[in-house]
Amino acid sequence: MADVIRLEGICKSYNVGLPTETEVLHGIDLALHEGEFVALMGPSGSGKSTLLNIVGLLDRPTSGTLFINGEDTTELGDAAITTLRGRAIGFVFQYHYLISAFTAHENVVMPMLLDRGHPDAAMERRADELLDWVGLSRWRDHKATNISGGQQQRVAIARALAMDPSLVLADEPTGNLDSVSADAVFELMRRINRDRGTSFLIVTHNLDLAQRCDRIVEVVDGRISGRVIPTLDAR
Ligand SMILES: Nc1ncnc2c1ncn2[C@@H]1O[C@H](COP(=O)(O)OP(=O)(O)OP(=O)(O)O)[C@@H](O)[C@H]1O
Repeated sequence: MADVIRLEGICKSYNVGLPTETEVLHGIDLALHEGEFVALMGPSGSGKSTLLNIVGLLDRPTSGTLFINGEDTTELGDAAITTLRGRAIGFVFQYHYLISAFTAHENVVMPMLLDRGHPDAAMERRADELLDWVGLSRWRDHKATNISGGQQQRVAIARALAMDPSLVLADEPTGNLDSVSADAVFELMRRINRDRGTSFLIVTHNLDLAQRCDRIVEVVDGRISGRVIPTLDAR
């Protein structure tokens, strides 16, 4: 099975004003296969968000190689990185980052509009399909501020799917939600994964949810721990 992402020896250092740089990721090797649904766990400060930002092409590694859908990203310039990020990767964060003055529908249209530069009927239809998919057709024309936290996160998921990415990266997507909404958002991501084959890499502190993923990867002190944490839902 092809890899949607492959990391080889990824290191990341930050310059925090000390005489030497501080390394927070120390040679990460990791592959995610097409269609996998993987949880990324680990203590606070272990490097999970840093790793997710690198995989999502929001930040560059200090050294090492990142392949996205088999393409080596090391030598890509900023414009190519931006295009690849927009087309191959969807993002869901703990906070939904919807544009509050826009409706649910307009928020889902936005990534397609940014990619193509002008509106068209196809993107309007696709946004409607995606809102239907996440069960929010009724809320299509509601402003993003006028729907519940769980619904906002479902709009954010629909928006993440707008460009039909092969991979969705989610950084504590259920962290702000009550347990019922968290469960619904998690199950929605699971259904998208099963029905559309979209791969997911999900940072979570919630072991119950992580155990419903295909696999749990643990980061400790900037390294993959290698510890096998059993899942309930392994296929
Ligand atoms: N921009 C930055 N500049 C300097 N240090 C940073 C920067 N971003 C992260 N770090 C440091 O890198 C380390 C890893 O941070 P990171 O946010 O990746 O951890 P995390 O595992 O996601 O933590 P949490 O679970 O609390 O979100 C921490 O020591 C953090 O202080």
